[in-house]
Formats: sequence, structure tokens, C-alpha cells
Amino acid sequence: MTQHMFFFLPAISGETAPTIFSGDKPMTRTLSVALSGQDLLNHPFLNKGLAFSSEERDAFELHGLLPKAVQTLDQQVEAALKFLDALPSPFARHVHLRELQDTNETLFYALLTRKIDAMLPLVYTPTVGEACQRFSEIWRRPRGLFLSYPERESMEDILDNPAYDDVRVIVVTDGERILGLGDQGAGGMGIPIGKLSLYTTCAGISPDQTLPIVLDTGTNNQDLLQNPAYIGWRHERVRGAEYDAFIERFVTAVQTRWPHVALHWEDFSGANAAPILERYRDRLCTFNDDIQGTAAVTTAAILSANAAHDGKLKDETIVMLGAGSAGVGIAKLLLQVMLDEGASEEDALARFYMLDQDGLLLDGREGLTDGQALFARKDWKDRPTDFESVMRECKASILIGVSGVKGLFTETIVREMSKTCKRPIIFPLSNPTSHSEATPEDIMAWSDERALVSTGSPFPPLDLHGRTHRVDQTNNAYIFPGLGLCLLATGATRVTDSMFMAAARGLASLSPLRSNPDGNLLPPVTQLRKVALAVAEAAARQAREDGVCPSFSDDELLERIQSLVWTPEYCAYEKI
Ligand SMILES: O=C([O-])CC(=O)C(=O)O
Ligand SMILES: [Mg+2]
Repeated sequence: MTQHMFFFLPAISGETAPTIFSGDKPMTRTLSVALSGQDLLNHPFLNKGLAFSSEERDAFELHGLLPKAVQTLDQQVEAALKFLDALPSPFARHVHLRELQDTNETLFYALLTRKIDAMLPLVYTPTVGEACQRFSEIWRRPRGLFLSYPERESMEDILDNPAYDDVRVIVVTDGERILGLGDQGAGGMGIPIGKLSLYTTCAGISPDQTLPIVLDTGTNNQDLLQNPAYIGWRHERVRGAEYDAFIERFVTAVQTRWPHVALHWEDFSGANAAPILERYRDRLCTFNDDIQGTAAVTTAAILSANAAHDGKLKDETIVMLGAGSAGVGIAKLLLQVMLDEGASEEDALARFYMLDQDGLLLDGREGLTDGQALFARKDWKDRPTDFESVMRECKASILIGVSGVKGLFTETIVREMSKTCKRPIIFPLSNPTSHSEATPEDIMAWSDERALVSTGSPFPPLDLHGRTHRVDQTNNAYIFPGLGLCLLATGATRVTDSMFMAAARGLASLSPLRSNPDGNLLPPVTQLRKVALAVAEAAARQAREDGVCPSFSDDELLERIQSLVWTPEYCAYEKI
């Protein structure tokens, strides 16, 4: 069992503090705590609100600070749910949940783990998008770190604070491409906070081991620059060599401070995401969720669809609408599946049509990245390259949208595809919901209910022939929490592409469609905990295979994964 100590909290005994980071029922455990009074109540990880027992109120000088009632965690969850229900909007609920997170993390995570389907759209996409856009209005208390360009000389000192001694996972953004909402500057902080809350909710990674970071390198969002209430650095974005040097300084500082940390990059612009990943993926344990996590979950959903009709991906024709880092990442992983199925690279590449706002990517087009150039068509000279024409001519069986643009999957497109394809696979993956390329309802109507649809953001269930059908959410939340758990459990030094493939196959193995022809492609979000464990195990075995972690036995891997899982329950406290 992992012995995890609160070294970062000088007020809590490191020597005698028993672990609460195990699968055991923490309530049977006692934590030695030195904080008392206001300091204890103000500590989000230790605060229990009204759940402090009357003995604890004696021991920790809490009388008078708390009203008389003593409540259980269950009662607190009930009360919080009732309060949330009465709030007028998802945004108001998001703000209230964030306040809970900053005042009582155990209660916050108890709510999230028990009501994940209701809470996910509030703390994560789509509501987190609005939270980023309005972050300057809702910022209350410090959570995570804002590392701004003008203060770059102090970056190492900021990270040095003992409060961060136990950090093992960092999610970092520079806020330039927040979901499909573009540049949100320092408001992008909502995303690392939201992603990390899923690391804890889905994979059980203890919140005190997580750190959200914004690299505030300015913003080109004119509304923010002109908003007197903007909380970030009011300056246009730093670019080029200065930006690269800032990123380099950050990575070096992180590596020096936490040599074994897992560094997760999120929502960087297309121009920066892939080059940053390429620069650092062989230097530390790091990955880009938009490129690799999105690729893995999409691959899992497509593998599930193929397995259901004994098909092979190498026989499908894929149109990717959106040629940014997510599109290229998905295409690369799907290409690998075809190669694994025995296709030649030439034949496999011929199955892909990748488009951006200027139409089909053609060989020789100026300004293509290496990833885009790989998928650029060589055989399309003098033919129309617009989306509709390409769809008409190529007879796609799989259509994936990562364009960030609402409504691009039109009735004409979907009907055209459905003419030649019995079960068209149509994934409008852009986030948040308002940017989805089509609604599942429309796609089903236009395809005579034959399409296999999956979206990036949550949508309400569909009514199919009087049967309620859950809409799959092909969101990277099915991958990154489990992958993070794998990285912490194995101590992997690198994240390989084959670990993402293994994660995708691990997820696909849980597809309900395997056992039920009317089933979904992916398990419901209520099973995200089970999913994270399966993904962690599959990726961990692959990490061992790839030699990026010690050669643990299967039992050891499982034991290490399970021993990390933190459960949101209160411990009993005793005074040091
Ligand atoms: O956060 C999400 O919902 C998925 C994602 O990474 C993105 O859209 O950038
Ligand atoms: Mg993202």
C-alpha cells in the first residue's frame, strides 16, 4: 500500500499521518492534524464543514465557528444537490460547484463521484466553456498557478513553494484555443481545473497531487483586452522565439522541481500544440490531450463500431473535417490501426480525406504541417475540393468533425453519405455543444436512423422507434484520467503512442455494442471510474512492454493502480 504523507502541510504530522490514499474505507482511518480553528476550516482538503463531530469540535477549537448541527457526508451531499437544483442555470451551478471545490473538496468530489452524469456537464464541457469566457467575473480564490510572461524570472521560485511538494500531475494551458471558443487568455484556467477534477472523479487521483497551470502569455482576444475587469496580463500574445523560450523555461523548471511529474498539455493553438509535443515528448513524461487523448477515444469508438459488424477499418473511407492538431492526431492513430490490420501505408493513406476551411488538403499546398502533409491527397488534381463535392465523390463511411464550427454536417451531407452506406459513422466532435457540427437528432433524421452517432459534448437521449437511446460522448475524458492513473502507478518516464492505442483498445473492450446490437459505442459516463481503471491497466501493460517503466508483474501493476485510488470520504481527525 502506498504510504502517502502530507509533507506539504507543515501543520500535519508527516511521520504518523496514516494514508487516506487507499481503496480502504477512509472513515475507518484517523488522520493526525495540527491545524485548528479557522485554519482548519479554511483548508479545502481538510475542511468537513458541519461534518466535524462534537469531539473534533472540542479538540480543534471549532465551537462557535460552526453552527450546532452535526451532519454526515450523505446529508451534506443531499443538501448540496437540492441547492444546485434550485439554481437558475448551468453556469450558476458551475460557479457554486467551484466554490464547494475551494471550500470542501471531499464534499465536492463526493457529489461528483455519486452524480457524475449530472455533474460532468457542469464542471466540464459544455459549461466550463462559459466559465472560461466569464472567468474574470467568477474568479474568487487562488487555485492553481498563473505563470505570467512578465514574471518569468520568478517562475522557479513560484513552483518552489512547499505547498506543491506532492504534485504528480499538471494540466497546463496557455488559453489560446479553449474548446471551440478560441482565445480566452488567462480565463483558460477553467480548463485545467475542470480536467483535473476529472482525474480525481474518474481515476481517484488525490486532489492534492494535482496542479492546474495557466501560462499567461497574453491574449489576442480584443474583448478581453478591452475589458477593464480582465484578470490576465493585458497584452497581445507573445510569439516566436520569446514564446518558445518561455515554454522551455517552464518545462525545465517543472522537470527540476518534479522529475517524475506527468505533464498534460491542453487547448494550445493548432500552431503550437504539435510542435510542443514533438519537442518534449522524448524529454519527460508528457502528452497532449487534444491530440492524443481525443485520438484514442475516437479510435475506441470506431473500433467498437467496426467490431460490431466484423468489419476492418482498412476497408472504410474516412473524411476528417478539421485538419488541426486533433484531426491529425485522430487520423494518425486510425492509420496505425489500418497498418496493424495488415494494410500497406499507401493503401491506408488512400482511405483518408482531410479538409480544412480551404477544402481538401492537397499534396503541395503551401504551409502544411508535417502531419497534414502526410494525409494530403496526391490524386485529386483538377477536381473540386469543397466539402460537399468531396463527400459526393469519395463515398465516405466515416465522417469526423473537429472543425470547431457549428452546423457543417448539413442535411445534404448526411443524406449523401447515407445513400451508399448502411451504417454511416458520423462523429460531430467539436466542443462545446454550441459548436457541434450537427445535432444527433438531425443526423438520425437525415440518415433514417441508421447512423452511428457520437458527439464531443453531451446531448440529451434520442427517441428511436419509441426506444430511448443514449448519445455517446466521444470525449477525451474516457482516456486521460485512466492514462494519468497509469503514469502515476507505473512511474512511466515517457508516454508512447502505443500506450494510447492500448488505452483505446482497453476502452473499446468495454463497448456495450459488443454484446448488444442496439447498444452504445461507449459505456455511459456513469461508468467512467470503471473505464479509468481499464484504461490505466491496458496502458500500464503497454508501458511495461515499451520499456518506459519497470517490469512489474500483472498483479503488481493492478495493486499499484488500485492503491492510488482516493475515495471522497471523511477521515476521523485526531489532534497532534
Ligand atoms: O475538453 C473537452 O471537452 C474536450 C477537449 O479537450 C476539447 O474540446 O478541447
Ligand atoms: Mg481540450
